[in-house]
Amino acid sequence: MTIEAAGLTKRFGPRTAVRELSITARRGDVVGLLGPNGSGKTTTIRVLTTVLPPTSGTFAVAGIPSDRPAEIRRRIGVLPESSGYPGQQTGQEYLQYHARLFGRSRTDAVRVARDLLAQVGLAERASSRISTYSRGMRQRLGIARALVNDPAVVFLDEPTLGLDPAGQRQVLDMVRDIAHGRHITVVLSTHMLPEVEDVCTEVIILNAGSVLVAGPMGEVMRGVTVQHSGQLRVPADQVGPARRALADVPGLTLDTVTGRPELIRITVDAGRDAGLNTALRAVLAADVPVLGFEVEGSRLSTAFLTMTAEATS
Ligand SMILES: Nc1ncnc2c1ncn2[C@@H]1O[C@H](COP(=O)(O)OP(=O)(O)OP(=O)(O)O)[C@@H](O)[C@H]1O
Repeated sequence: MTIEAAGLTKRFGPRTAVRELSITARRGDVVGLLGPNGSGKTTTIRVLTTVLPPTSGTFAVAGIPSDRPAEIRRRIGVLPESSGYPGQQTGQEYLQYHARLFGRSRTDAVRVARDLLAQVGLAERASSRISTYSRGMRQRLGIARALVNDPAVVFLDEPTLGLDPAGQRQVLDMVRDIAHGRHITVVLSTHMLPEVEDVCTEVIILNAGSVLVAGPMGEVMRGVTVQHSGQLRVPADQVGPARRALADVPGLTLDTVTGRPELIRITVDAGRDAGLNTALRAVLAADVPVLGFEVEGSRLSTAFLTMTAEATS
């Protein structure tokens, strides 16, 4: 076990930011800490990285109990939510400096910095000033910095925030490589769900400080009622026939999309076996030409929205 936490609670005065959180993780796991703004993700990371003491509960990271925080810090890497970078330094200098802070020799620090820059895809920009790096490159540099001490557990607070889709993909692919290649645990917080669905092996969904659901990604997905929806585009004069065909399929709810008369929004009612494929087949069987069909959201984001909405209603 690289993380073991039981009943972690953190209060700020009258406000409970995290309530009775329990986590276990092993090497190679990518733990997704998911939740909307203010749900307690950053607070959880701050507690587990020994920056904030918990109000109650116990935890151990890298096998070290929480009453030895200095030792825990030596065995973890952290990418904080918003970290600043010295723009005038190069990527190589920056990582060398941090490797030296962790006690590496000068030669060792040069090698570690060079290897890490290659791992995060920045080898070609090693000698460029950080001020010339894009946001995505800075995030990757920050992840490299979190690895300089060869940690057992890495905590990444919102690593994909503010990145374009390509940048998000690069960071998430890297996260997977790091967890598997280095055989370490990665804890990743985010409120942007679809892209972590295939990266995380474990998931903890937080809402207003409480754990809504936690466990292996597959189990969490199986345990939630998933509602599918999609948008069908047909020629404007075929909307009527398409709707009539869909009306014959049980368990579907049909809606219009404001300002787009050629679109039909189809929602498969929760708990129904008939999926969007059945809906699409019914339209095709009625000889209605399908110009487009877009599935909305991902399974996890739909499940997440359903659960957080239920919890707050
Ligand atoms: N130092 C603090 N003092 C008082 N309240 C705090 C403090 N830090 C966090 N909180 C409160 O605790 C709750 C959880 O905050 P936290 O930053 O952990 O959420 P989050 O899920 O990381 O949100 P975001 O996605 O916006 O970063 C919020 O209500 C926040 O206002």
